[in-house]
Amino acid sequence: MGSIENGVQAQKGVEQDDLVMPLIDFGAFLHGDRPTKKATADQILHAFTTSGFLYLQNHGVPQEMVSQAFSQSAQFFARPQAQKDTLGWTTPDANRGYVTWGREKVTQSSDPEEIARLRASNPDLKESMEIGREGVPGLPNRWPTELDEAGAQFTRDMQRFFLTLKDLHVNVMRAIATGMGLDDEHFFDSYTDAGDNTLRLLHYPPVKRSVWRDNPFQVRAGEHSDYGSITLLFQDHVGGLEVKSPHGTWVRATPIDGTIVVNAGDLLARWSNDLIKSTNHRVIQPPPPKDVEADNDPEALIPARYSIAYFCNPNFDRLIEALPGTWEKSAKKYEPINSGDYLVRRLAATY
Ligand SMILES: O=C(O)CCC(=O)C(=O)O
Ligand SMILES: [Fe+2]
Repeated sequence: MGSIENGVQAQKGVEQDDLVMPLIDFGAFLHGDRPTKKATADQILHAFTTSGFLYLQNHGVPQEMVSQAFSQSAQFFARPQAQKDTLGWTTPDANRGYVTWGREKVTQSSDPEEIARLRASNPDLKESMEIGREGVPGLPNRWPTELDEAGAQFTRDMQRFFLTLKDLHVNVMRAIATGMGLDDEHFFDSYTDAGDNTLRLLHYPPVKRSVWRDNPFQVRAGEHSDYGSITLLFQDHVGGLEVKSPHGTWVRATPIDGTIVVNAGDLLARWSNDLIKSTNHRVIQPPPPKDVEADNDPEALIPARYSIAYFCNPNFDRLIEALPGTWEKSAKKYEPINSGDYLVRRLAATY
């Protein structure tokens, strides 16, 4: 058992204010015998149906690949602004390309006036690069391949990373199927094989401490839930991700080395007739440094933060309606909906 600091136990994940984000050994699902697989899948489903968040270790994504993706991401964002702007994000249907400062305002609101007001008053302090499935007619990725050799390397590495994470999505959905007792572990395979997912590189630039002192509402990413089935999130050591507890308090999802934070999105909640929870989260400044004097210096910089989110979705051409076992004793809460339509509609509201 590890030591406890800020609610984090090295072996256990995070537990605070009745929000439990367990640390789960996914190797036990991937390689275990039948009872071990089932027990692990049950833990995963339990996390998804309570906090909606968990940490996954032994997930099978090689650490070198993750480190390389972070370094490629940092190099990409360090490019001249004009270069990044040539690769700009265009439309919600495409959802590919570079998203500049202040462009996206994630929020729970669907009222355009309110979103416009929020965007103007507390813009998210971030830039991002969105990468979608390759080979979709009319929706090319905005690769930096033509810029230089580093750009070409970026493209190759991100293509490989995308496909590795696609496999992990398939496997996590198999764990969910097993946890739910659906008669076939492969129940979701025909919903995950296309890989209609989005790989998002995120860069939160350094900011002066005074920015938060002068505006307590400032955020790196505003409170929101994710839209799709699940999100696989890699974070660096900086911290700042927070998840809302059942009591409405914010709990830090403190980075744990070698793990991926996995959370359920709105479409999976809907698909499961709300058995699975899509929980609000946000990114603010990291915890203050131990050195209090530095904390008092308004000119002191809060370090940059990098994270990588892989947003997984059911194949865009699939119809999503209440899963077997989630509605028979009550009722279906939602109309069937096409996966792609749902996601484009949600994206259109935030850009
Ligand atoms: O940067 C992070 O840690 C989280 C980002 C996030 O929640 C999102 O982009 O949906
Ligand atoms: Fe998110």
